[in-house]
Amino acid sequence: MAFILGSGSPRRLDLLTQLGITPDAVRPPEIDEDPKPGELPRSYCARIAREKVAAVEAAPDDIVLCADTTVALGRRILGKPADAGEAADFLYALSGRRHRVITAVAVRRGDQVWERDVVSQVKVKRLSDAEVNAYLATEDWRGKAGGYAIQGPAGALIPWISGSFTGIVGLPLAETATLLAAAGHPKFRGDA
Ligand SMILES: Cc1cn([C@H]2C[C@H](O)[C@@H](COP(=O)(O)OP(=O)(O)OP(=O)(O)O)O2)c(=O)[nH]c1=O
Repeated sequence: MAFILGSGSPRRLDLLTQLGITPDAVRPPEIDEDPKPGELPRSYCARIAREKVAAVEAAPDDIVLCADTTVALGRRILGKPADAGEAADFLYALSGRRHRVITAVAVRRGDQVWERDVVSQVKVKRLSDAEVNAYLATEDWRGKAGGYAIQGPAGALIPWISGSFTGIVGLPLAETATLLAAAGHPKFRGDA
């Protein structure tokens, strides 16, 4: 059995390390991440995690783990900003309100797939222009869903969350451990 992380996200690799797991291979999947017309954030996120895990090449006994993190403002999906202008739009949209961060995790072994999604709530303080500009200047928004990362300087802009901190960062650890146990990962079988 090899354990394969199907993700190019350094956050997910770090979070797995927190569980004491080092993947035998890292294989980021290539899939189309565009939402379908009218698709709601939670079903979108679960679909993308499933598509990612189906796209990773693995031997029948290997365990593959993929995840997707989606920032949802009501029915609106905020993806990764293309540039600083879009990141600014996202930050102003999130300013002074609560939004949801969904992370869906999918684990596959052979033909079997186990999946979970975790929905957290995040409140962003009311942001001044100076705060938005200072945050954009950190460049930490790049490659992050919704245009921020709670584990970086944006932590100063987030007074309240409810749910799973590790889920917001990109991999909810309690649920991930449960899925890996279900798939028979030796670390979580309970007899290790
Ligand atoms: C909201 C939020 C997102 N993120 C990151 C986690 C994910 O890397 C990214 C969401 O994009 P994803 O599409 O979930 O993941 P990815 O493209 O980075 O990696 P891969 O598909 O190969 O697994 O946003 C944070 O790091 N902190 C946060 O607070």
